[in-house]
Amino acid sequence: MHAAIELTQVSKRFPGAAEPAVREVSVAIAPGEIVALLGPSGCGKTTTLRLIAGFERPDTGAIAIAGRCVADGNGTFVPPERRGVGMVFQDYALFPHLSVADNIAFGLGHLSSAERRSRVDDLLALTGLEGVAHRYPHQLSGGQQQRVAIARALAPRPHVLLLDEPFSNLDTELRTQMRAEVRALLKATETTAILVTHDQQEAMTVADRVAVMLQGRVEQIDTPDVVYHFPATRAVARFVGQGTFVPARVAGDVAESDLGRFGLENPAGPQLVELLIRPRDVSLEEDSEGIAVITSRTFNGAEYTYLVQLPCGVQLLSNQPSHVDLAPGTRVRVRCNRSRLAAYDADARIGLTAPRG
Ligand SMILES: Nc1ncnc2c1ncn2[C@@H]1O[C@H](COP(=O)(O)OP(=O)(O)OP(=O)(O)O)[C@@H](O)[C@H]1O
Repeated sequence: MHAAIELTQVSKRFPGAAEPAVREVSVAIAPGEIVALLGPSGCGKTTTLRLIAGFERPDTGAIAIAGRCVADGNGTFVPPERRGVGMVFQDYALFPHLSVADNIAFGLGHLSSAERRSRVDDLLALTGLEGVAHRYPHQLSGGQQQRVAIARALAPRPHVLLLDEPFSNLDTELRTQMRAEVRALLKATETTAILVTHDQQEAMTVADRVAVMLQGRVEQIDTPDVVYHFPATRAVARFVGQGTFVPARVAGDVAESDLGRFGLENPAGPQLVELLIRPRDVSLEEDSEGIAVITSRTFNGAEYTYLVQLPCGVQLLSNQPSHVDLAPGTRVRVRCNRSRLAAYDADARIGLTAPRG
């Protein structure tokens, strides 16, 4: 089966810019899959989305949608309206003078009026908007406006749906609810979708796979849990989530650190590696013989965030449930979830084998 969307070595540099906005991006997205493009401001997420939509042309590389080449560096270019792509923008871009039903019907001019009415009814039902079909956008809540934008984009049955920061105009509570709702809707309609966001939690809760973009490149594309626990590079590890890098000295095929001894898959590697550990994967236990000392404690409402001084000089970040109440100055034993440790040489992740005592 064809990928629903396939980018092959796509690059784009804007005229006059010193650096390309998008560099050699290759990604294949399966039919029905939701992928988030996650990265800091300016990393090239929106440009990638605009290249897929047909608002920008790639300098080199190729883009295929549903198996058809829509753009390449040799002059092939299918305009946006003929790509079978639906867009949902940050501000929803609803037509203020059209009712909800007419907004949804907007892209259905090619259908008979009976077919159009039936399709609009289906989408009103799917998005739970039946009760507000005759209202105008200014008479809707933020969540309802977003549903109209999605219903309108889905109405012509696009091959793919592109969503650019679609939750950023909603308040925190509604945003959490709409993320779950939009994911359920995309899954129920088996829609292939790409979501652009700079918000890690959003990427991880909505998408099947997360593509982390940094400086125009896709540094890693994988499931949310792999991206979180096993970032492919240090740069991804720094961008995604909180965590601590703990140095480990390599002796033969073993790396020794304040978190314990670990076997190395490739013992011919560097002399010094670093272990990445996430705050939830550390547990602390009061122990007068422990090697670490609590330096600070902050209560965030659900749990404590501790900073713990290790002998190697590193301050380890640790999140603990609120019943683990340790005062600064307490000597502790540190245990980590060894199956969730990632190790890095100068930049890339290296393999660990079984723990060594
Ligand atoms: N039309 C344009 N002309 C020139 N440079 C542009 C244009 N659009 C984007 N850029 C530049 O390309 C780079 C990538 O921008 P892009 O908008 O794709 O990033 P982004 O990751 O979506 O960021 P944000 O989250 O801030 O929207 C930036 O350096 C930006 O300034």
